[in-house]
Amino acid sequence: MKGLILQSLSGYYDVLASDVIYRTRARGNFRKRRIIPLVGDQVEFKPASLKEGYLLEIFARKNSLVRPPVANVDAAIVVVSCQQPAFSANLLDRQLVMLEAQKIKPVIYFSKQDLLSDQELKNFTKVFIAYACYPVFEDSVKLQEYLQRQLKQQVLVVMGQTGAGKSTLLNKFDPTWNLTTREVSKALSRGKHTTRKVALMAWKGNYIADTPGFSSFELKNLDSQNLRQLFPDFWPFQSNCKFRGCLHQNEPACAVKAAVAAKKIAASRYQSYLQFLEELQQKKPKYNRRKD
Ligand SMILES: Nc1nc2c(ncn2[C@@H]2O[C@H](COP(=O)(O)OP(=O)(O)OP(=O)(O)O)[C@@H](O)[C@H]2O)c(=O)[nH]1
Ligand SMILES: [Zn+2]
Repeated sequence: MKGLILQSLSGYYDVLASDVIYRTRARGNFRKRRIIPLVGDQVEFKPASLKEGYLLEIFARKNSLVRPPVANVDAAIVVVSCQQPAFSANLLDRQLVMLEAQKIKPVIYFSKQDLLSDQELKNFTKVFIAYACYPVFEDSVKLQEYLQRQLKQQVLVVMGQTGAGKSTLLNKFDPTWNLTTREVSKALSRGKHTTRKVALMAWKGNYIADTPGFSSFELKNLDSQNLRQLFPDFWPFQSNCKFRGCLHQNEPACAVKAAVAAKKIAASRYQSYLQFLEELQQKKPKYNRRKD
């Protein structure tokens, strides 16, 4: 049978096939091939009526995340708190770049606007405008309406900093999920995220995974030459740069820098770009051993 891995828990994989969930285990040959089945994997399996069945094959993945370990992710709700923890453009941009690199559609949700004073909220309009190339929501009902309209049979993850409000948001999606929320101070002071089992929850024709939060985010496996392709707000401009391979760094006649100066690209986005670029340029190149 063919199905979708919905849950992974201590070596067991729960596979959904035609509305029935089958418990399975991975066969030894996966371990030999160093393939670890992931939630979100499309699989072929042999069901068993009394005992658990066996996974036979894992079909090619479109992408896979490490945190959370989920494969074939179509879209991500990036939960960003306006306060507590304080908004960090850098951290948001890191998440967006990583999602772009994996071809996962980001949807941004700004939480905790109720904690902002009128003046602070006014200042935040700049932030919202900076991300106009993405779907941005501050209202959880509108977010749900958008997701229902746009997505069918898709795998979604909810990601964001520790204490950003991921579980609180998901409980609005479906109160019966009853996900535990914690005060931010407690969550942050422990310095670690709570581990939960990895599971996709069915939601209005789609599947959603809650993700443990993080406090820092490293850019991995990215090529400095390709970074500019991961900023969709640069796309309308960068074909006009004088130099074909312009990295928008020190090159003359750079259309992206001009767009930043003309406030068509947010300065904070360009700053993130430059910082990530330098970070990637400073990473030591990896040498692969020749096989001959
Ligand atoms: N005022 C206000 N508080 C919120 C909002 N969303 C979440 N919170 C609070 O923020 C705290 C953290 O929320 P959680 O939903 O547990 O955050 P999380 O992102 O799931 O956190 P981790 O699981 O640790 O990654 C809780 O005390 C929530 O009640 C909001 O929109 N406004
Ligand atoms: Zn340029």
